[in-house]
Formats: sequence, structure tokens, C-alpha cells
Amino acid sequence: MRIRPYSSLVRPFSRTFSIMSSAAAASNSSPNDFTQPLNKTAHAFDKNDFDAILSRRFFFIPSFEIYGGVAGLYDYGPPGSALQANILDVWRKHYIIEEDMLELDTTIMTLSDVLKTSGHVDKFADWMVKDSKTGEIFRADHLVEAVIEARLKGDKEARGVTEQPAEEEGDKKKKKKKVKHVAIKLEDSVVEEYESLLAQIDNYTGPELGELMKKHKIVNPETGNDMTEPVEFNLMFESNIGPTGQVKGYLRPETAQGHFVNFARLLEFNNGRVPFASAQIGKSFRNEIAPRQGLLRVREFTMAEIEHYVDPTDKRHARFNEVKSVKLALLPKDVQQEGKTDLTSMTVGDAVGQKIIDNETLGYFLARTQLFLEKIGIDPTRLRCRQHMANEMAHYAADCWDFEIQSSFGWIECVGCADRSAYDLTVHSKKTKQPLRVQQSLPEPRVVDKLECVFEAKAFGLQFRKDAGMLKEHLSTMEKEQLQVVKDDLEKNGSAKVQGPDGKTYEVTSDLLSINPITVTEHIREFIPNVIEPSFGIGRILYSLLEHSFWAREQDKARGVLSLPSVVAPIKCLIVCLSQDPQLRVLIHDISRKLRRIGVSSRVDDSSASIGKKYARNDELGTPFGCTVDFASLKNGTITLRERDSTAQLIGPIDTVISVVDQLVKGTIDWQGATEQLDTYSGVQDVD
Ligand SMILES: Nc1ncnc2c1ncn2[C@@H]1O[C@H](COP(=O)(O)OP(=O)(O)OP(=O)(O)O)[C@@H](O)[C@H]1O
Repeated sequence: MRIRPYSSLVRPFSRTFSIMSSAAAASNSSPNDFTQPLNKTAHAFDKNDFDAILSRRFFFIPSFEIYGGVAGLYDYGPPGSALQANILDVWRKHYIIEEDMLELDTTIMTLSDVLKTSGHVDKFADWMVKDSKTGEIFRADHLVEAVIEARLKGDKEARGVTEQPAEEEGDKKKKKKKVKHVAIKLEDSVVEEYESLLAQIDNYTGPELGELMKKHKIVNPETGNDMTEPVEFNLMFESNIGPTGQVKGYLRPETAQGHFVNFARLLEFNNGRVPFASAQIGKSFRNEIAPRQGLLRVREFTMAEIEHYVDPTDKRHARFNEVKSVKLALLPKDVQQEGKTDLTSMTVGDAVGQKIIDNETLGYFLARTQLFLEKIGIDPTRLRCRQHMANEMAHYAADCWDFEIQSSFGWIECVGCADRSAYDLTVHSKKTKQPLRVQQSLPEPRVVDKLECVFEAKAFGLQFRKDAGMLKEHLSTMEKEQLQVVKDDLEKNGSAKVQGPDGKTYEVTSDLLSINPITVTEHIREFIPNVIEPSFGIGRILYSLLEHSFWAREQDKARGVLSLPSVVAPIKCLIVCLSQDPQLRVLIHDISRKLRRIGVSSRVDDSSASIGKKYARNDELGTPFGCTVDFASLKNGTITLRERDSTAQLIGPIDTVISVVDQLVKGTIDWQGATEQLDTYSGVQDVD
């Protein structure tokens, strides 16, 4: 809901208004001076106050808190759970319903073969280092980054350069363990080297990180002890399925593989046609090495993932026109390569037109994601789209953009949008020998030049033994361009190196295989679709949203407010009475029942706390509206309606106020609309 300029909220002074004034006085809230603009930035963001509210109001807390907690595991309390459910509800409507996606709910426990084929068993790892004496564990890239950042900060201080707070908070993409800085001036060449190192921090291999740590004398900043060499640590939680221990499984690190293994059925469900998308919301698990950023890096989290299957030769999107004027704050790869973080504001239409974004479908999802994040209340000025640099992307990905949201932790990836090409379907198809392909009838038969593999079956079998079948299948289903390379090598050198679907390299020789041109007439076109994948980390979005919504009232820094939009607010309406009178208590429960009946979640606060405390509690919960019942309600049948951010109050007959709350929550009117509806009720005076 958008709050209109406050001058438009001025109402004529009336008897009803004086009832409100007394309620406001009792509540210790600001008087109804609507002419004063709301100052949400009166106080700088205070992380301690913010954290205290989240904990006090039980948004989320460390799991197993009474046992001391476990890093990277969090439980959501009632408001946190409701906020998450509401974000997911908007997500389902925005994507699954609006885009007619096929929803899935696949298992968390995943067969190891699936994750072996996808590459996760071998490659889903981070580099870990240990303090050589205390054994404290760090993620190698995070440690290097934190130490180098602290040195650069110390250098700036020594040079007397004052950092802009925005720069300080914002340009650190991922703030890691806090490292104290010391004001020491560095040589210009060192500053340059450090800056270029930071710009590429995501791209170093473990051994390279080890070298960097030696070269730049990076030790544990707290103990001063040397660190061990980086070792690879797979982030998946391993398990056994069944009692024999013979079937290995993992808790899934993403929901995506559950989509791919069901592709053939999804395609059939969609009448064999692409494009279409599958979508899934569910938990994923990553055994993060050193989770130190609250909800931003956890070991168990909710993901919402879309896999959009598209013809690789036609990545246009039928609804692209609807979003082409959506503006994105882009941070393209070439800008980053120059070590800069300047954002370009550009429409998605222009970005696709200029090939900054690879294709329409990817652009479509970037625009839709921008709209989704704005809809739930993310501050668009703290949202950017960062393109992956070439060496940051998976080898198979065609283009990849992250939505990064700025919070007190810096810019954090919250949604990844990748064009995964045909990689996943290809590897699963090869491994299982299931045709994960689309067949399209051609309007006219077509004559195509192809390459055919002819194997010396016996010799090939003897040479490659258990891998022979897999390798044959792989060669036979290779794209023509790749096969041509093998053919050329065989003809030129008598041998060719082939990378198998298992990641190993095989050497084939011309006595085992020949590749011959053939001509075939095709009636059907077959292809493996490409996959565009928007992947959302709901916890990261939820946390960022809470930070963006938080502010403190100008007159009292201790009075925090979460300005969550009503579409996601955990509770939409507070119902309170000014006295403990039994008749009033009956009335508030009656109002609660009516709101429940129309699907508006409300919360009755019939505690003995002062009205001001009740309002303040609910401001901290982000409850956008409050209905207050007093003795005039019994006499006149009226109740008052309070708006959280402005504390403005209106009055009207009970059923009208309930209807207004319903419209406000649904977003069909804003507060100005509410003012108009309640204003028109001269009936309030008439009842008197
Ligand atoms: N440990 C985590 N805790 C919370 N959310 C996560 C975590 N890892 C990933 N996510 C979320 O899942 C989304 C998709 O996962 P993806 O594999 O692209 O992340 P990632 O590139 O591994 O993230 P990072 O580089 O921050 O570890 C991310 O955009 C993020 O929102």
C-alpha cells in the first residue's frame, strides 16, 4: 500500500475525531497531525536495535537455542513463519499461477547417482582452511577477502580518506568474518593489487587461494596463527537410504535436479510442447563451512526454483513485450572486469536489444523478478542485477545474472538467474539412456547432412571395458559440431580426446572408430531443450526485506517499526480495546471472527498492557492496521482504524471499517481510499 501525501489525510475536526484524539493520547502515539511528513530516516539503521526486535518478537532464533544453538540452523517463530508463508504465497501467484507453471514437490533425500551425474558429488565444494593451532575453520576465499578488505580500509584511514557509508556497506559484495582494521598506509602498487584481487575473489581455485595466503601473509586475524593449505570440502550432507547402507543418498543442495529427472513426464503433461516451466518450493541443505551471517548463509533453507525449458534455437518469450519497459539496475561483467561497480539503469528491452542480457527469456525472468521483489517490499534502490563474469559461471552456462540485495552485510546474492543451456538434461539422459528430448513434427520433411559413428565393436569394448557402452552412447548423441572436431582429430592425428559425461577424458583412435558423413531425411526435429533457471533463496530475501522495512520513530529511537507491505505482513490487523470491560471484549472477538471470515489474519490483544504498548508491539511485528474498540463502539457502533506508519486514525461503523481493512489488505485501495470511504459516512454522527 502506498501512503499518500499526508496533507490529503486532513479531516475536519469533529466529535468523532476527539474520541480518536483521546485514544491517541492514551496510546502515547503521535497526535493526528497529518500535515507532518513521515521521517523514516530520522535515525541511522541500528543493527542492535533491529536484531533485538527480531529476537524479541520471535521472527527467528538459532535452532536448539536452549542447547546452545548450532551455527547455520535457524527456527522461524510465528511472525517469521507467517512472513515466509506470505512471501511464498505472492511468489506462487506471481510465477506459478500467472505463468501457468507446472508445480512439483520432489523428495529432499536424493539418490547419489542423480547428484553424481549432475556433478554435485565431484564438484559441489568450497575451499576450507584451518587455524594451524586452534583448528578454527574458515572458508578460504572469505578469509582472504575479509583480511584484504580490512587492509584496504586501514590504508584509507591512514590516507585520511573518509568512506561514504553507502560505499562502506554497499560495495562489499559479501561481508565475511569481521576483521579489525589498523590504519597503515600501503604502497600504491599494493593497493592496486589488492583491489584487483578482490574483484576476482570468486574465481580462484584452492591452490591459488593457498598461494595468495602465503604471498600476502594471511593468517587468522584473531590469533595471528598460520592457516593450513586449502582443502576441498563437499557441501552436501551425505546419508544412507535404507538399513543396508548400500543405497547412498544426499540431502539435496538445490531443488533443480528433482525437476530434471521428471522432465519426460513434465513434457508429456505439457502435450510434448516447449516452452514451459516447472516450479518447486522446498528445503535445500548445504553444509556451509563457516556460516556467520545469520539467515544469509545457513545450512538448511527454503528455495523456490523455476526451470523454464526452451528451444535452444529460439529463446524469444511470448510475453516479453509486457515487461520490456521494466527498468533494472545492471552491473554487467565488463564493468566488473574494470574493477568498477557502477550501475546502469536500463530497460530490459534495451538490455536484450543490445545483447547485454543474452536472450529474451532470460530478460523476461529478470524483469519479472524485479517486479516480484518490489511487490513484496524490497527497496528498489538497494537492488541490483550483477552479471557473472565468464570464469565465475559454470562451464555449461550461457549467461547468468544474480539479483543482489544490499543490506548491512553488503550486496548479497538472493536470486540467481542462469541460462543452464542443455547441460542437466543431457547428462541425465546419457546416464539413464532415457530420451529427455523434445520431438517436433516438421511441416515439410527435410534432408540433413549428419555424421555417423561406426565402431569396431570388439576392439572398442576391449579398450574401454565397462565404460565402452557409455562412451559409445556419448559419441553417438554428440552435437554435429563437436563430432566434427573428433572426426578432424582422428583424420589428422589418428586419435582424438573426448570428454565423457562422467567428466573423464578418453582417447579414441581411428582403428576403433570412424566418423562418416551421411544424409538423412527427417520428418521430426529432435532437440534437448535449454533451461533458464531463476533460483530464489527465500531466507535471504526475507532477511533483506526485514532490514529494508525497519525504521525508528523520530520522537523515540526505541520505538521500532517494520513497514512491511500488507501483502506480506505476518498479521494484517490488530484488534484492541481501550478497557478490560467484558462487553468490549465480546466486541473485539466478534470483529476478529468477522475478519477471519473474510480471510484477513488478525490478532486480538486483550492483555492489560496500555494501548500505546499494544500499538508499539504490533509496529514491531509489522502489523499494518489496527482496529480499536472503546465505549463509543458500544454506544455508536463505531470503531477506529489506525495506520501503522503514519499512526493516522479514522473512524467508522464496524462493518464499514472491516470492509475497508479488507480492501486495504487486498491492495484495492490505499489509505487515501480508506479516508474517502470512512469520511463519507456521515452515519457515524447520525448514530450519536
Ligand atoms: N547457504 C545459504 N543460505 C541461504 N541461502 C542460500 C545459501 N546458498 C544459496 N542460497 C540461496 O539460494 C540461491 C541459489 O543458490 P546458488 O547455488 O545460486 O547460490 P550460490 O551461488 O551458491 O550462493 P553463494 O555464492 O552466496 O554461496 C541463492 O541466490 C541464495 O539466495
